[in-house]
Formats: sequence, structure tokens, C-alpha cells
Amino acid sequence: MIVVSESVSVASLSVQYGSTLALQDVSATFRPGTVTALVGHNGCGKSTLLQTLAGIVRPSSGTVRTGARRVSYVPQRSDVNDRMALTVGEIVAMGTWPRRGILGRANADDRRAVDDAIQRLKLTELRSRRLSTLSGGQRQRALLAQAVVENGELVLLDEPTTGLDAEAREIINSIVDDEVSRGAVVVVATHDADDARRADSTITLGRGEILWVH
Ligand SMILES: Nc1ncnc2c1ncn2[C@@H]1O[C@H](COP(=O)(O)OP(=O)(O)OP(=O)(O)O)[C@@H](O)[C@H]1O
Repeated sequence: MIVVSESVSVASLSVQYGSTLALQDVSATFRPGTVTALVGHNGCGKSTLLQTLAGIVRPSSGTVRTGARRVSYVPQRSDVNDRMALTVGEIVAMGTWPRRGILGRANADDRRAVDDAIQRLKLTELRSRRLSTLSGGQRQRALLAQAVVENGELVLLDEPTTGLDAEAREIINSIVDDEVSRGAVVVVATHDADDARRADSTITLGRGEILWVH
């Protein structure tokens, strides 16, 4: 159950990588129980905004307010190291680490959360397979299952449905709906027109600046 009711926001946010200004004076609000889609051309700053909300990238100026939220961030699957000798089950179980620490013992609730996420993302048959042996859609479902176990109040998804077939997209969309129903703030970077249509609001970025909000 989500209890954080205030919105997540960024104000006058700028992010610079060396001489590249990836975000410029971006201000936006993300409300609990809603999905916001970030859209725009390649390189317009979508991933940078997600990573700044996740606390991975530090702003050059401006503020990020996420409240006391647990953050679940799922990067673009092409950015995930697939040489890790980890099985789907192990990847999903890593979602319990924020609660118990890497060395902590998993309790019955942790095991139940992992089993539940594996079932909801239809990964039961793939549980013992290594990430490197999975298709793109299977890999995306495994990464999302880890985020589901984390049970974050701010859920950041980078191109979760890009290149996936209708069945995988349906599974992922139903998880996004569930996250929204439990009151999470969900932000999705996407090139997919359907994802943008499904969202409660859409922020269009162009060269690091907000062009439109609707
Ligand atoms: N680690 C980095 N170091 C230097 N420049 C970077 C880095 N990450 C991103 N950039 C640059 O910042 C700008 C914004 O990139 P970002 O990845 O946020 O865009 P994006 O909208 O997510 O793109 P895509 O749709 O291709 O995923 C681009 O010009 C990119 O080249």
C-alpha cells in the first residue's frame, strides 16, 4: 500500500554531460496513481530525466523532489549487462535487496513476493534460465519483475515495450496498470504511440527542453 501522497517534481532542472546540455530548465510534476509518458526524438533527454529522478545522474542545477519514496528504475534492456551469470529467478530476487540488504536472509514475505512477480510476468518456465539466453521480450519481463518485487513508490521505466510483440506488451501494460492502481508515480520513456496514448499525461521533449505537456 502506497502512503506517499505528495507529487514528485523537478524544477528548473538542467543536466550537462561535459559540453552536452542534455536537459535545460525542465520543470514538471508527476502525480501519484498516474502514468506520465516521456516522448521525443532520440537524444532529446528522456533517459537523462529518468536517471535524474532515479538519483543516478546528478543535476547541474535545479531541484528534484521525490519525497521519501523507494525508487524502482528499469533501464533500457540494451543497457543491461547480459554477461552476468545470473538466472531469471536470481535477477527477480535482487528486487528484495533494498528491503533486506545484499547479505540479509530472505524471509517468507520476500520469497512470496518473488514467486508472485515471476507468476504475474509469466516467467515460471524461464526461472532457471540465464538472462543471456533470453529473447528481448523475456528479458524485459525479467527486469520488470525485479522492479515489481522492489515495490517502489516511484517507478521509472525506460522504453519497456520497444520492439516487443503484442503479448509481451499486454503483460507489461497490465503491470503498469497495477502499479498505478496501488498509487505509484509511474514515468515511462517511450517511442511507442500506444504507450503515450495510454498515459495520463505526456511530456514531449526536444533537445533537452519541454516542448509540450498534455
Ligand atoms: N553518459 C553520457 N555522457 C555524455 N553524453 C551523454 C550521456 N548520456 C546521454 N548523453 C547525451 O545526452 C543527450 C540526451 O541523451 P538521452 O539518452 O537522455 O536521450 P534519450 O531521449 O533517452 O534518447 P533515446 O531515445 O535514444 O534513448 C544526448 O545528446 C546524449 O548523447
